[in-house]
Amino acid sequence: MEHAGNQLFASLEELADSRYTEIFELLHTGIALLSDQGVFLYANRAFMELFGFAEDIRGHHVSQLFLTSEQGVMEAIRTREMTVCSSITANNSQGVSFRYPLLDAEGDLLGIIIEAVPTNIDRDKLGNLLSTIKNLEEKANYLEHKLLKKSGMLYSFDSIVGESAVMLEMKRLGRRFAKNTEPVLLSGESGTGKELAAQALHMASPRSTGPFVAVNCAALPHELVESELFGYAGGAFTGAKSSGMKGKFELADTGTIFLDEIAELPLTVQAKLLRVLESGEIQKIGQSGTLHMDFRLIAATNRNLLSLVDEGVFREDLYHRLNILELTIPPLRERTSDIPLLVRYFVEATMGARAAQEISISNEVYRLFSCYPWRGNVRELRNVLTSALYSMEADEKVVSAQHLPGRFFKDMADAPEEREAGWSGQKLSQASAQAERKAVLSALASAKNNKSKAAKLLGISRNNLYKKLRVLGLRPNE
Ligand SMILES: Nc1ncnc2c1ncn2[C@@H]1O[C@H](COP(=O)(O)OP(=O)(O)OP(=O)(O)O)[C@@H](O)[C@H]1O
Repeated sequence: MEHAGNQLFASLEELADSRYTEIFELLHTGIALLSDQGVFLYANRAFMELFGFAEDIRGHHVSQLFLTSEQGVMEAIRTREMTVCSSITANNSQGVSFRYPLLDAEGDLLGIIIEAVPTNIDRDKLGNLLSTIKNLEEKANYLEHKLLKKSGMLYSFDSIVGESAVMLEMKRLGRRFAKNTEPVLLSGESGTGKELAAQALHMASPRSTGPFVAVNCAALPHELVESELFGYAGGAFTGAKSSGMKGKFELADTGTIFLDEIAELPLTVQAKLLRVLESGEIQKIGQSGTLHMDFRLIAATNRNLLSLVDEGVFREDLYHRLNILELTIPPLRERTSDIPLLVRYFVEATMGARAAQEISISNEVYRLFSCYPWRGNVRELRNVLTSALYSMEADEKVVSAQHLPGRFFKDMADAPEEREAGWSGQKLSQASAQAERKAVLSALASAKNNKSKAAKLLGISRNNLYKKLRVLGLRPNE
């Protein structure tokens, strides 16, 4: 269907003006051709009768003639996907219309074909039916999402969201490292997606059919770390299970073990880990023999391991054993071009694909996001968005600054500025703009983004505040 037109006609206008439309006159289904802007080029007799049009409708925009269908046509133009909705004309006739976008061989939009069939169902019933279908679709999306999570689907490099140059380079290097057998050290601030990268490394490796076992070293009490990692033999100590317990390394046999926050391992366990890495053998607590295990280690840290080595809390020999292939996940503030993609991804994950299509994000929010420090990285972005989406009213469709949580503005105002000893190299005008920006953001934070209250706190008029927001690149859209 999509490419049907491009063999015969260079444009829909040409088709509309040709004698081929006579075929449409024979049909009982309403057919209309619209330009890529939503203007009627042609409508057959059935279409005219179905919607009760007496006058020629060519040259009219869809929104002039239909009350509810404009959205569907415009959606098909925007998304280039088929849409279906009930159509109500200005004179109250109705039908169900399918809108097919017609693309040329290069994927450019030629226009839209509407196929309309009459319906005897009354307007309210049809509306209910369509909204039931929409709800069911949303439920199906949600369940699919849950199912994927339950079935333990792991991320791949393709499913990690991010197209910025630094992320593309990270993925390229990751795919190469995945083929290797040496340990990988993932470094990056908290919330950058190190666990996702560890899963992707596993999935891109020849061990992808084996287990992926993740251990958060910071979450394990010191006295339990050793038995969790290496397991114990039956009756090894008081309170131990008589059957003994397999450790995480044993569970990861033929697969990958991911040790998150490796810097938190106690020194005694670090020594044991080094032996395991060098020999590939594990020794369970209370067992004299060793077991050979076939695992690949991926470790992650958000701390500077080298300075921990200097402080004497991380073994230098283990550091060198781990730091053969290092993969760094850049902080979000260094890849702000990924923010719109991540935002769309999280809006969909929160609302479901269908409902997410109706939600848009104001330019002001994007501007704020691009200069926010994102100390909690992608995790923080997800949390800020979730909070904004849940604070919107049911009929609101645009996420604007007023929906952002108060702590967002507070963090923005508190963001440390780069300070140098002596003169900062700033002109007086730059320094005072920075100070003003900070004051304005603090006031907005205290006033929960209420502009009138913030203006009062700053001792300026509301108009003046708007002017300042504009000058500082923070102009709200409302
Ligand atoms: N590129 C991304 N695409 C999609 N989701 C992401 C991305 N990066 C991070 N996330 C999401 O952000 C959250 C934090 O990711 P993850 O746990 O992998 O970070 P981390 O670097 O391991 O954090 P920590 O150091 O605190 O353990 C998760 O919910 C994850 O799904």
